[in-house]
Amino acid sequence: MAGFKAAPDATKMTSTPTSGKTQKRKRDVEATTTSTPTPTKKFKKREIQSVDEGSVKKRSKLKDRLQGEDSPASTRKESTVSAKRRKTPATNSDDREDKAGKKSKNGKRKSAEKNSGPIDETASVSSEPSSADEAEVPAEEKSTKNKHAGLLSKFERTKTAAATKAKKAKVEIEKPEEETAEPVFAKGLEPLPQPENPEELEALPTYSSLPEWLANPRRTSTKERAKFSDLGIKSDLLHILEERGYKEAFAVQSAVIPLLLDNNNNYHPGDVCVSAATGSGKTLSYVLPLVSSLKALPASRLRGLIVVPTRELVRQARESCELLATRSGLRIGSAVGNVAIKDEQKLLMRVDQVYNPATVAQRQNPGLQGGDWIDFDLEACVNEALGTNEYLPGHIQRFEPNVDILICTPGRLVDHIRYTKGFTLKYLDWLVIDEADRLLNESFQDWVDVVMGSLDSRQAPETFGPCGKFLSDMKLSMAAKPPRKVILSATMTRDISKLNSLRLANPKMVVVGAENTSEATDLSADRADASYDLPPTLHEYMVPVAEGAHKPIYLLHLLESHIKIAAASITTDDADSDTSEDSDDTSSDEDSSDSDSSDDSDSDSDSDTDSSSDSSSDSDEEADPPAKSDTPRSTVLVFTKSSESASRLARLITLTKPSLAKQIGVIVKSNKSAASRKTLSAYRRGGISIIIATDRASRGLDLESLTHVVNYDVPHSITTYVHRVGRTARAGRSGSAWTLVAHHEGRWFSTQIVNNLDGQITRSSGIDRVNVKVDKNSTTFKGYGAALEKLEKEVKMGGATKSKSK
Ligand SMILES: Nc1ncnc2c1ncn2[C@@H]1O[C@H](COP(=O)(O)OP(=O)(O)OP(=O)(O)O)[C@@H](O)[C@H]1O
Repeated sequence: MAGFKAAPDATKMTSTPTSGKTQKRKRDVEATTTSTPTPTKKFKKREIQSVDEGSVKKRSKLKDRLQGEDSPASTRKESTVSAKRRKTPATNSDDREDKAGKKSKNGKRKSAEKNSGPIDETASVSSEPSSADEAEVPAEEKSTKNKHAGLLSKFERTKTAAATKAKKAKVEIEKPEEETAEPVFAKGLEPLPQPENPEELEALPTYSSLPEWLANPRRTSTKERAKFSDLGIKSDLLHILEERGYKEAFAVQSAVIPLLLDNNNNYHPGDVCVSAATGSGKTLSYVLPLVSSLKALPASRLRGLIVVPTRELVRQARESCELLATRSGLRIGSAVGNVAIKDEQKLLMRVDQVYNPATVAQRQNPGLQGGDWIDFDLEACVNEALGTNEYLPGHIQRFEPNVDILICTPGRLVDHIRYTKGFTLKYLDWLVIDEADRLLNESFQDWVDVVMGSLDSRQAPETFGPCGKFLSDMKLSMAAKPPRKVILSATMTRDISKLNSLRLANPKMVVVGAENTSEATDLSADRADASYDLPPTLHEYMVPVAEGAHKPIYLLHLLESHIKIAAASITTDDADSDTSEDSDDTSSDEDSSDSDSSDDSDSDSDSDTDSSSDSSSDSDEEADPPAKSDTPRSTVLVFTKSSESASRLARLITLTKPSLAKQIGVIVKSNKSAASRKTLSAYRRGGISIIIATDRASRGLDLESLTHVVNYDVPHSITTYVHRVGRTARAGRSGSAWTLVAHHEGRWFSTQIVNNLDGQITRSSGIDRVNVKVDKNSTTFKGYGAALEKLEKEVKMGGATKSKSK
């Protein structure tokens, strides 16, 4: 049979008379020859299959032998094997696997044996048929060899298993997470279709949270005019007004003066708040009634107090008061921060001798008790001991303000209330707060609280003299009439909390505005800031600046081409030398201002004539006064954002256009008021026509016949813009306001000022756009470049000099 011949080994194997173990190993060897050396399930299956085939053949052989063909020994052996084999197909798959496992183990052992020696698989197969040789190897040696090979193969297996495991783990780690994370789909959670948002209607409040007097002010048109004589003004004052050239009362004066002149002694006629445009004549509207209502007394008493934010305004208000009080005998005083308080006390206060034997007797009592220390005056004590006091017997010293009207800044007012002996507001009839929004917005040493506290002290029984004390002892209280308060601004606040801090009594609000803007200026809208009127004679222009660095050139172009500033007719060479002199002058002015300031304090009343030291230097500036012509001279006030920018710009213009050098003055925030005073007086005399200033000059400053305002730097708020441009177009005169707008300033300027989105500005016409082209080949441009270099050197030199002097 060919089939049997093809597999002779198997038959040989089964017929070899060896032990069971040897037989098993031989079977394994056979298996390894027919399959891959690695024991796998497939291999096991195949092995089982081949074994089964063998057993079927053997079973048929056994059948044949049972029929008497084979020997009994071989039959017995075959039966043993077949018994084992017979079991195999009957077992379940697990058993089959177990068996296969065992077989594969043996197979592995065999393969390990092969690996341990240089015997390849084919060699082992070829050696198989010589089962006789194998039988010759001692059984013990063989089992030891197998044991070692098994151990080695086990070790090898463990090693490969560990390596595979590590490799698997690595692959698992490297696997991206998204492979495991299944995507989540929102099913049934789609957003529900929504209805379109309803159109938002701006609901107008049906009521106002403002009090009635603020919600419904008294309105007056700017066109309203009245005769001063019809307003109940005394003849002597009418005469002064006429002399001054004031023919008729402006709108604000026509509305406010009658209200304030109603000053009945029996009741409080009510406080007045005034909102009117810049340059509309608000100063006169309160100074006239104030001066008119006060009568000169043998001994002055402080009855009128005017509070303004800056020294320049103190001087201005004082001038107005002095003008109207010329023949009244009223004493006017001022208090500003640049003078030593001691000097000011000497000017403002007087010492009266009052007969008061009780106090004298008390003072002669040597022991000081409790509260006596509070009133203890060391100077008086020393004078008394030295006998230098020139008191009448039984008299004491009493300090009293020696002015009827005091104009002051809030900070210095607080100083006097706190530190000046005898300074009192107990006789106050008028309290005027000009530029009120600014004064209420800033603390100024809590001036409102201090002033209100001082006014409260008026209710003390001592205020009413011996009668007051007597009535107080009888538990009968007396109340002093509160002073009449007048609150004014061109940008009046409607912030009720701020206005309440002034404790207004029965107040009225007077608003002066254009006729057709009553809706725009609707004060019933609950806004802290109302609409602000610009003067109707004001023309506004906007000049876009392509490159911020070239702003000075734009300004020069404006000055020359549009504003038409008359330059002094000096040659360039002269101008150069003049420029340096001028700068020296400026510094010397600044230096000398400290000494000037003491002069100021001595001569507060003659603030215009006090600058005798200035006049010598001014006389140089007046060497080239502008030639008189029929057309009014052009004058300009340029606003910058800081003192430093103002000084630098002034120098830059001087260097670039030396012909303008003598036309320029500077007003900056500084303790040295002499410099700005000098600038203002030079302007008034016609010596200069360009003033470069910070916002210090934006409020209240009344520069006579100023024709132009230039916002070199865009203002930081709407109110600042209103006050700045309001320095021109005053008292019905025409004026122009120019704003240089660089790229980064454009957005705010166009929304808030040009388009007036908040509706806070009320103007009679729009803002015109003026395009200026900078010619880079022009002499001005080249001169500007050279001026910048020169300025840089000057700054470096200045720094070096400063560090040297340190
Ligand atoms: N009745 C009048 N006739 C002519 N000129 C007047 C009259 N009243 C005031 N003036 C002049 O108008 C100018 C502006 O007045 P004033 O300074 O009082 O304005 P203002 O309303 O206080 O301005 P601001 O809000 O800027 O302080 C002054 O030069 C003043 O002399």
